[in-house]
Amino acid sequence: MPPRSTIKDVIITPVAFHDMPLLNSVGVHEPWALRSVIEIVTDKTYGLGESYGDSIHLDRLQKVADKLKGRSVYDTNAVYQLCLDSLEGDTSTGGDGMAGMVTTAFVADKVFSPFEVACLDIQGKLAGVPVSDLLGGRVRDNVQYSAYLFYKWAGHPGQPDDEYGAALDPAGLVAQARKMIDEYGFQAIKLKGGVFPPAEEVAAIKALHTAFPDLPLRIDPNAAWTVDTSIWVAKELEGILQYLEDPAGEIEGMAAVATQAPMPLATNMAVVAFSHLPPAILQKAVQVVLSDHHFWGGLRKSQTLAAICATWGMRLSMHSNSHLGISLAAMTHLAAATTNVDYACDTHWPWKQRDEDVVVDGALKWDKGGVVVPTAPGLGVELDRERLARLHQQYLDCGLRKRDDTTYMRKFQPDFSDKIPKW
Ligand SMILES: O=C([O-])[C@@H](O)[C@@H](O)[C@H](O)[C@@H](O)C(=O)[O-]
Ligand SMILES: [Mg+2]
Repeated sequence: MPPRSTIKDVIITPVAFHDMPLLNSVGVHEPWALRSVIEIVTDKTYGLGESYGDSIHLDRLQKVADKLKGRSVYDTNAVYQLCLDSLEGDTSTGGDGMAGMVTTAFVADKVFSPFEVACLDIQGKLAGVPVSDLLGGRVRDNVQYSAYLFYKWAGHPGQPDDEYGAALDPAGLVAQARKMIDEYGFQAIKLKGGVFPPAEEVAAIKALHTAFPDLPLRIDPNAAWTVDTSIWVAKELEGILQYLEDPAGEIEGMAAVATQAPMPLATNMAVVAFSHLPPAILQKAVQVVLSDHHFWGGLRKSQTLAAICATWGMRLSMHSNSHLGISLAAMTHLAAATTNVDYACDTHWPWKQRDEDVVVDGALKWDKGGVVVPTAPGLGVELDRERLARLHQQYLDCGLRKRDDTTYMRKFQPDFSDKIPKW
């Protein structure tokens, strides 16, 4: 094994960055979002990965990191096996930074993902090629993302209004969309729903359709609706929605909605691991899988997912929750090298402050609603160590150790229920 590809060290740094009070079916985002930055170090260079920052997940990452020294960055199969062995019997739930909305993804896949991304970053650097080349070569130069709208408060209670202000009705959401589209040029719109009664959210989508008649629209209530409500919404929004995301819960709920919905159903909740694919396919439950390399086991396994989707006539889009630039780079390389990414991918990117990233500015360029695929070796992003130190200090100071939208919401609305379905 060439020594330059041997792992000498693995550094996991938890970070916190400011987040806005974004509403969803289980509560509201806290003032801080947590992530972890994973650095794999070899003699010659280093590689980056990014993942969730909840303490359960950090412990799992560390467990594997301790055993990675001496392995080759080319032997990601061995790294995966290490994840399986180290986490055998780990049945604890959570740690995915998704406020309990995705609990059934496979633990080893979530832990392996940032290590695989960091290994690919190094492989690309050593070979002098971008990660998209390692994944088969880019089939597009610009990866499109959607404007990801949220109902939100004007600011966190007790703090000044943030740059986006309030969005609690159709007019507020149209203004939010306009601001985001003006800034990034997005050519598709997604609304996080499950916050207000369905008729209000239907009215919001119709208002967005009137304001942006040429842009494809989606709504995602994170399974806050019953099957009957989902079917009612689907019929109300016929001809308007590009796809309807996770209206009802579980494969069975989605399958029941799919029999009557006039548009494709998409999911990042009912199908979040390979074992969910056979029953979902058998029941014709979903037509679009929202892949996410953070819980589908990295970039290569996400491409396997893409191949399965293509085989079984399902389409592919991409899920996101709060993230930084390392993840945006990884998502962009993956989507660039995956032929059947059929829709603009999701990203939470606009919801973070511009000066709060751990990567050096300038490597990721937004253009016409997409990110220009980096062509520098590896992921094409470098660590900004001063910012990494600042965001780590924020992690130490903020006191949060897991994402908990519901408990934060109950500080302001003590009777808030996170029970789904709600309507
Ligand atoms: O950040 C949020 O509130 C989202 O609801 C996120 O947690 C979801 O994972 C995600 O965006 C989704 O599409 O379900
Ligand atoms: Mg979703």
